[in-house]
Amino acid sequence: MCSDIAIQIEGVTKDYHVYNAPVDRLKQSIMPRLQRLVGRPQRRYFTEFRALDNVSLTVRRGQTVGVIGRNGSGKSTLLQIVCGTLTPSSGEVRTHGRVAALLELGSGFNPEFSGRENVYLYAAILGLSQEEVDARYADILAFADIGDFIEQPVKTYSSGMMVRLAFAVIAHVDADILIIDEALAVGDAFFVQKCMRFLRRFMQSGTVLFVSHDSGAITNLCNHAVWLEHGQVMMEGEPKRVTESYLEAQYEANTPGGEAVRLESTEDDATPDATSAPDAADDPTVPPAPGESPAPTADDDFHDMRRDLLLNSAWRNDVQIARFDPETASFGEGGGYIDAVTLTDERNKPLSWCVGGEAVCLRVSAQAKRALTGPIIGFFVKDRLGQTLFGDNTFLGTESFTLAAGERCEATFQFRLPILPMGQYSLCVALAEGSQHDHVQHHWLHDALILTSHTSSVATGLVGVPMRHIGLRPLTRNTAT
Ligand SMILES: Nc1ncnc2c1ncn2[C@@H]1O[C@H](COP(=O)(O)OP(=O)(O)OP(=O)(O)O)[C@@H](O)[C@H]1O
Repeated sequence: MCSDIAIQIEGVTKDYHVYNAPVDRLKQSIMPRLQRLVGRPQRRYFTEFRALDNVSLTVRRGQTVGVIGRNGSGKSTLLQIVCGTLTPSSGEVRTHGRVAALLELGSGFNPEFSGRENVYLYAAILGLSQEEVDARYADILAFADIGDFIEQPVKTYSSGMMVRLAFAVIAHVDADILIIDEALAVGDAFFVQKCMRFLRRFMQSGTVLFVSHDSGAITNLCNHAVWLEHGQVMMEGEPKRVTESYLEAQYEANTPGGEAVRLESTEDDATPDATSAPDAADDPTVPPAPGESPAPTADDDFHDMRRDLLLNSAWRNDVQIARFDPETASFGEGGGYIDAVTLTDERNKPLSWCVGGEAVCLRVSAQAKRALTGPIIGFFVKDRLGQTLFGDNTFLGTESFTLAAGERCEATFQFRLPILPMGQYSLCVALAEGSQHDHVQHHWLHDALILTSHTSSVATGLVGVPMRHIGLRPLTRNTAT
């Protein structure tokens, strides 16, 4: 095989045997042999279902290939065949390099063994020696972060723990090829962000075969995409083109007779039950009641023309803000450190909930451990795939600012929060010294705040922006009646 190729799939077909009743499976294992013995024609007690039909695909080294397709289109079957956990009915798969897989939850683990035993077992199967695993065991444990459960049998794990351990292992076995089946969707926001950081680093040199229903993930992460439909490759190529064609086909399939999509609000949508959130102001798990809009601010003439409608509807972009955890993953030279991060309203009241499209203020305070010349404080907001959506820093306009050892400072960023599609977001903050392009990172906090968008009027795009005005007017009128 050409050394440029990591995975070569040639004419792979997979037929599953489908039995109408469990007893047919038993009959199939006994009867044909008996029939052969007595010289009768052999009967089949199953029907065949073709899950993959002559699939060929070449994955080059260093590529991240995303496989997209509807439920049942054959994606998992294809991945399992590439990993060798399923054999194809015909065709061939060749891989070049060490393959680590994150497929179905718990696959690859022995449920009776402890987490520790499974780590050693899995790594041994991939060819790592006991000494190699010993050397990286502490890192695996830290990555999985499941505490004492590591000594418990894996069958007692929650699905989240299982993914944590599985991901921790594949992240530390020096794999050349990673095969991942949407498992990233499981786990809390901190863990997902940790996985995304690892994946993005791995993708710089490694090969990834990745299955997802999420066209955003495919477009964002992959440099090649494959669309499977009824076990066949419908299209492959540039991710944007492939996912657009896939989505177009989905829309067409889901719009019977080209019926228009309903856009107008129903009465139920527009008046959610306000009584369900009695103590919203104090309860961090309950968003503010509808109509309890953020305090008006000086620039409130610039707001979305649909503001009142949105604020009083189920489309209001309710965003929950997790409290700052100073222990969150971080790195830096340590010349200073960030000790508080809060999102407040413009009257400096810390927010545990806010509304996308409204004015907020991010406050980041830091302390210098040594004299800092030109300290810069910055932030950015990432989506669940680790993609940066927006951010800013204090560099421009504060170049002459200095801090003596022991002094504290606070950076404030007043802005209108974009409207966030539903999902989780991570806000990173950093304290650096130097210029925007040439600086030392003193303290970088990966997930200083986690924002969870529970409801949103925006479903497409990375973020929505408040629309000051949206108009629709006739340019011509047909006067003939
Ligand atoms: N063990 C099996 N026996 C019979 N049919 C199977 C078996 N495993 C999968 N199939 C069928 O093969 C087809 C492809 O399944 P597969 O799990 O590969 O699809 P998929 O694209 O990964 O779906 P999803 O997105 O829902 O995970 C489906 O119709 C499924 O019902």
